[in-house]
Amino acid sequence: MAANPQALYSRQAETDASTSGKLLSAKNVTLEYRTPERLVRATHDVSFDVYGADRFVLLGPSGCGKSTLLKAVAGFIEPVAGSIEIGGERVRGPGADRIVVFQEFDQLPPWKTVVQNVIFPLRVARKLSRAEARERALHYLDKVGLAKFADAYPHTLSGGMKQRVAIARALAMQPRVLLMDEPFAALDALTRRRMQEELLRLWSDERFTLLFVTHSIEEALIVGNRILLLTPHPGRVRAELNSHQYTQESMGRGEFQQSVARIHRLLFEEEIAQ
Ligand SMILES: Nc1ncnc2c1ncn2[C@@H]1O[C@H](COP(=O)(O)OP(=O)(O)OP(=O)(O)O)[C@@H](O)[C@H]1O
Repeated sequence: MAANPQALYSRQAETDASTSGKLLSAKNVTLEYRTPERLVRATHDVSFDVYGADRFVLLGPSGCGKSTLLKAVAGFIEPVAGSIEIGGERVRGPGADRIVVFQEFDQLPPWKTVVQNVIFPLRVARKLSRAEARERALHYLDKVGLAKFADAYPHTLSGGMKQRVAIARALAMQPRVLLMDEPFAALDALTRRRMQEELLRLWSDERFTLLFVTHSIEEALIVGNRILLLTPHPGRVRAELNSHQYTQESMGRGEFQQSVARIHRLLFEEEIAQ
């Protein structure tokens, strides 16, 4: 049975001055894949609410359906039961109001320069004129520290730099929700930490709403202000908790380590004991 979130931490997010009204709502969402051989249930009866400017993390072991949930929010997969709503409107397919940053470094077309990569979706969405799109692209490239690399091609960039371009490209679209699927998982440990810091700095500047998938407990505690814990396959809600109090500096501290241990127990040990 899912632990009572209230019992873990007070539900600070609703009263946190940095968050606003409910933006995204998943209601009793069940997601399945139908392959020629079998039916795979990825998540079962999952519900959660994301508020404006939340950094909401989906955390759970490999195969618990985190990426599938993110894909459903992005509109690539339709729930077999339940519904997902953005601003009270049911999600019925992909839209420019939800942009995904993936883990893979090859998400940037290699034949376009960095700035062209950021401009391209803005032009496709017919959001801005050519000049406005360029101006906005350069603004967000500056935000991620890549202004000097605007005319470089992706193959000349490091993995971390490519992820920064992907983040700039997503933010330039000014989506209602930024979706990130293990965006730093393929980076080395030091770069990963730096990227987590940079993401939090960007969030302080821009206050976007983030839905972030990870299977790293530490990353969830640092990046998120709220965390939804999912059980192993198929993913059900195990607990929901607040983590707004943690930053990179918290990592070595006792309270942080206790939270890591508690989440680990919730994810694995208590599940086995049932
Ligand atoms: N295209 C697919 N066809 C069939 N089954 C799939 C497909 N994609 C995912 N699955 C299955 O759905 C379940 C959930 O997968 P999903 O990738 O969402 O998990 P996850 O929690 O994101 O895992 P990871 O952290 O390893 O990426 C798994 O059992 C997986 O094997």
